[in-house]
Amino acid sequence: MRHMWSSINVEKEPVKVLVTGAAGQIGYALMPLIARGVMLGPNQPVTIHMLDIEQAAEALHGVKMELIDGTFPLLRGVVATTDVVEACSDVNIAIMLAGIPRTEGMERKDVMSRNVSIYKAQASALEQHAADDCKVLVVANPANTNALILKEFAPSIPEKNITCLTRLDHNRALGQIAEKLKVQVNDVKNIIIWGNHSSTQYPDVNHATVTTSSDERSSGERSVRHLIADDKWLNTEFITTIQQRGAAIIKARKLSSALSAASAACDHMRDWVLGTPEGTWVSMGVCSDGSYGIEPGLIYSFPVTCQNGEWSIVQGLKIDEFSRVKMDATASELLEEKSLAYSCLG
Ligand SMILES: NC(=O)C1=CN([C@@H]2O[C@H](COP(=O)(O)OP(=O)(O)OC[C@H]3O[C@@H](n4cnc5c(N)ncnc54)[C@H](O)[C@@H]3O)[C@@H](O)[C@H]2O)C=CC1
Ligand SMILES: O=C([O-])CC(=O)C(=O)O
Repeated sequence: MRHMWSSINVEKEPVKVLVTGAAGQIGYALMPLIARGVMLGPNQPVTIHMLDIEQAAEALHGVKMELIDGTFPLLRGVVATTDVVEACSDVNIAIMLAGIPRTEGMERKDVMSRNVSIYKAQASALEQHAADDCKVLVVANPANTNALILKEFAPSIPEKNITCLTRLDHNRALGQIAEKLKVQVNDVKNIIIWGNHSSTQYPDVNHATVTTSSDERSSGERSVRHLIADDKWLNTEFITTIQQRGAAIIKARKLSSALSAASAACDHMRDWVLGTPEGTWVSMGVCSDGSYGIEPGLIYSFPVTCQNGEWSIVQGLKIDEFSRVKMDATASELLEEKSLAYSCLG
């Protein structure tokens, strides 16, 4: 199998991108971003494979018509199908949105029984029909556990190629810090989301910095905790705001977040494929190798850097007692979700 990422042709071969659940609301926000090169870069042609279920086939066809009408120069083809084999064939990237979203008053794991079986079924289709180096991003909730099930039922897909989305939580945390400090969001970096994409996740600012404008005496990066100078806010309200942001959006919109989720999915894939900027890390749900004492094999959100199409967990960060307790609590929830998932699968 050819390796798409090392291509140096001026006219690159199109990358095949699968989007499952493509007729849904995240799909509708995501597709134009992919077609415009926001996900894979402004010089990378793409072919989009859209998968949905029979009941959504007509809506899916409507999205295909809109993509054609969008006259996107990088878009070299659109497949709209309800056939999982056709959808998965030779894809280099798989963005998994398929599933039902939660509604007001539910936790994300409450959609487990409906969604986890999709990930078991689609694991084998991906394993058998996707390109060998296919990179998979699971977005549908419960995202970490769906990714875990996909990994366990597709044992020939390398573990390092299966990830889940916690970049939305990461971006939310950057946004809250930027608002609090009244700085550009671009100037804030190295926040960490540890653990589950759920209300037990731990948004950690202990290593986060803000790039301050230089003056005669100071320039460079300053600690977020130091600049905010309000540990009480950082250790309580900030954390719960990020943990509950998805629920707050459902309450306000009566629908779960879509434009920010689509944007975060692009950020996740772009950084994975094209690399993270020097000195910057991002949060990704990846298979634990035991780093920071997290049970190996769990899909857990860690700080990562990416280079040459591979992510690596940032090592050696100092973890204080407050963080340790929160990191372990979200790991425990993931272990519970894993056994719940297996009981749902029978
Ligand atoms: N990880 C994250 O940060 C976020 C995750 N989500 C989750 O993403 C998922 C998608 O959200 P929305 O687009 O708002 O939902 P939606 O309901 O608008 O779209 C989901 C689509 O999946 C399709 N679908 C269902 N079963 C399928 C199957 N077996 N094969 C193919 N397609 C199938 C449905 O027909 C529908 O078109 C939800 O589970 C939601 O909770 C949402 C926001 C953020
Ligand atoms: O909260 C939800 O159910 C949707 C989601 O995952 C998010 O917005 O983070």
